[in-house]
Amino acid sequence: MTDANPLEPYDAVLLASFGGPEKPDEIMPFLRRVTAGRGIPDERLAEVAHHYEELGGRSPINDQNRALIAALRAELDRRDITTPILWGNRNSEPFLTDTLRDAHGEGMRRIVTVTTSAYASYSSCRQYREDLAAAVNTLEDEGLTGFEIDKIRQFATHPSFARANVRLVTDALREFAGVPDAQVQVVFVTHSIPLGMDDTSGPGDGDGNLYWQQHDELGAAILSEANATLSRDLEGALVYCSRSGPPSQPWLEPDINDHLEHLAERGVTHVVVAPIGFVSDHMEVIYDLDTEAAETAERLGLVMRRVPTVGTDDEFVHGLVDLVEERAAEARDESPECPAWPGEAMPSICAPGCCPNLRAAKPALCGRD
Ligand SMILES: CC1=C(CCC(=O)O)c2cc3nc(cc4[nH]c(cc5[nH]c(cc1n2)c(C)c5CCC(=O)O)c(CCC(=O)O)c4C)C(CCC(=O)O)=C3C
Ligand SMILES: [Fe+2]
Repeated sequence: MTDANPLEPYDAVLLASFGGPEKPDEIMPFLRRVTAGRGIPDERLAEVAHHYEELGGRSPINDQNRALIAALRAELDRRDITTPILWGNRNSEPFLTDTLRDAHGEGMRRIVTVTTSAYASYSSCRQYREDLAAAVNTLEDEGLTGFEIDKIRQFATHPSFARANVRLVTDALREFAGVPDAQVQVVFVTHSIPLGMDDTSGPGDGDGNLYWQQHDELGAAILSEANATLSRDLEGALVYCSRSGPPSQPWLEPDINDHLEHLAERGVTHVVVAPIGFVSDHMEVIYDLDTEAAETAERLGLVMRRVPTVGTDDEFVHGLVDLVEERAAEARDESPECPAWPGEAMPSICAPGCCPNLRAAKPALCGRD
């Protein structure tokens, strides 16, 4: 007899993502959903709406997720795994609730979730868990009960994500082979978050700042591997993009544009910008980096190369499927190896109070609270 379901006990894999508008008239409803109750000033909303308008009202993120699903499907097929892949977003169609309603109709109950978000923090982890809980609650109210939803561990410290980023950054640096070390800088970029959110990121019993720490460790690991491969002695720094929120609220700094100014003053002429905080070239990347930061670099006379995000890179996709298999083994009470580099493996079941919601306590799945 062949093993009918190597992902036992799961009936389906769910790709859960942020979502984005696909037409101009979806922009404002999307932005209102994202910022509901988050205290984002109207001027900032108008500005972000304008970024989407400039790019035709269509965010690339949904198409990127369609491509990721196709790549995950191909890798599952290669491993003779026939388990279906579902897709649901937090902030745009297809919404998580609708996807799970359909799944229930198909008889699916046990689901393993892959989010398109790698790191610890409320925005990148617990908020997904809360939205899954809200979807399941809505469906319970409709009489659709019996879901058991799990999630793979956050993959910022999974070797495949790290290795894929090492390779992409190393390849970009080859283009600056003839430029003296002191004139080249690697700029690792991620989404800024409020300092309070970073301070409380990670397991409740830890020191916090795990969002910052995971990025900092990955950037350092990438730099040392790239330097070793290329026999160079290049420097780099972790900086931020996409700051939002009221000016009175402190967020992680420096902003990439300020950092580029500082580098130009120091005599740097070539920068490699590596958006390690993101998994696809969505709006934060194509607007905040390829449009805004690229303009800043040009004004300063800096030559800038933007490194691709992992996207549908084979090594990254294989790693996600490894993580799904790892989670299934855990669910079967086996003790799979949980490889981690750099740093430690995150638990696939979050600790109570991990990456707390600082505004309101809400139910969240995939954790012990
Ligand atoms: C950590 C993090 C990630 C990475 C993890 C993950 O991927 O989840 C991320 C991803 C994304 N963020 C996105 C879009 C937006 N984020 C906003 C606002 C905010 N993001 C925050 C954090 C993060 N965001 C925070 C703390 C806020 C302030 C409001 C709040 O406290 O929640 C706003 C409101 C307007 C603004 O102020 O910018 C928009 C439109 C898109 C879609 C892009 C596309 O359409 O291609 C993606 C992938
Ligand atoms: Fe965001």
